[in-house]
Amino acid sequence: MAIAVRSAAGRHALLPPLAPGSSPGAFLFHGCRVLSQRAPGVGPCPARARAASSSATRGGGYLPPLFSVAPMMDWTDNHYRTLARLISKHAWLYTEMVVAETIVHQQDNLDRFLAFPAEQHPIVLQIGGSNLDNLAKATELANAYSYDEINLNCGCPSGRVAGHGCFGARLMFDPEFVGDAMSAIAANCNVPVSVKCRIGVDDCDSYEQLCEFVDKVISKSPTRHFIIHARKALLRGLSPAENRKVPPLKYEYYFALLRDFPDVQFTLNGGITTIDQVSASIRQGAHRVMVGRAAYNNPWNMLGHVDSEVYGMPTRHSSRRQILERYQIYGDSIMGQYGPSRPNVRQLVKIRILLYA
Ligand SMILES: Cc1cc2nc3c(=O)[nH]c(=O)nc-3n(C[C@H](O)[C@H](O)[C@H](O)COP(=O)(O)O)c2cc1C
Repeated sequence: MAIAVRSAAGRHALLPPLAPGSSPGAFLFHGCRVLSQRAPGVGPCPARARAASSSATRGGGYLPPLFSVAPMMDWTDNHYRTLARLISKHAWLYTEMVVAETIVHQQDNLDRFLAFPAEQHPIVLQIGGSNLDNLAKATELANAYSYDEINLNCGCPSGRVAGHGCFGARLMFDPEFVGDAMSAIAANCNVPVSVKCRIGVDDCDSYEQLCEFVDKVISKSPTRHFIIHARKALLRGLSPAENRKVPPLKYEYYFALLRDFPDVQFTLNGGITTIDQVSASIRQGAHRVMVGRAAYNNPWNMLGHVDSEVYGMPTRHSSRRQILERYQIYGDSIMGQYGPSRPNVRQLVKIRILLYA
């Protein structure tokens, strides 16, 4: 029997039945016991209890996407997003991170970094940076491109970003700054703003510290949406790729946040590899889900089911061949647009191969 779930858009999404023996209170996901709204084991956050009354009116009514494709450097570029949109009409697409300084210093060349075909809506721009003036200016410049949300990267552990660059995951050490940054970003755009972060960084990894981070950001800015990559980041000794598989996933932090910040929207990210796992996580209480690698490596099997399974919309009607034919029209139209080999055939074809992975 299928279960009807009311989505944020007010529609009913049909989800597969619960696995035998599972209950709505808890389920096994990648071997981790995922805790639902009551989140036993993660006690209520004291900082949150203090702030609860003051934040009760901050709702704002914005409902972020039920399903989104994660920002991924060198992967979720215009080409991939075009292909993704041909497969799913409703998934939200996040751009690769664009560094604020790049936007500010490339003011005469912004289309190369920020332009996208209108069909890619709903689309979110992810910005990276740690300089308030540049974040503000970059947002102001990006605002002209009509993204649907602006997101700040507080989760990237790469040495280039969190080390030399001093931003990405490192920003989680300084919630005060992130609050100011989000305030500056929000003041320079007319769309909702969000933060993508880890559940912690290095030894700063308790649930209380995560709550303090969220609490500080919402108290200093209009941010009401956090994407929670449910692993902590280790800034020393692990590569970015290892940082996506070595630290254990702790989904219980996500569910505890849902409990402790009812007026804030949280998206769950990390380790979801199939459409069934997307459905299961929503059925078990996740409000919103973001998928990265699986949406890139296997777009047909992941994105091809999102519209029906998550949004309750009619099943896709296009075949892979038809999607490729439409992608070819896009490829022909864009080839060489930014110079003799920008983009080139190799970059365009790389994405096509994914359809048959
Ligand atoms: C190649 C690659 C590049 C990534 N680049 C970014 C990025 O630019 N910004 C960001 O916030 N996360 C980035 N991530 C992390 C993803 O957004 C996501 O949080 C992570 O892959 C976990 O989700 P998954 O298990 O569904 O893949 C990247 C991940 C990969 C694999």
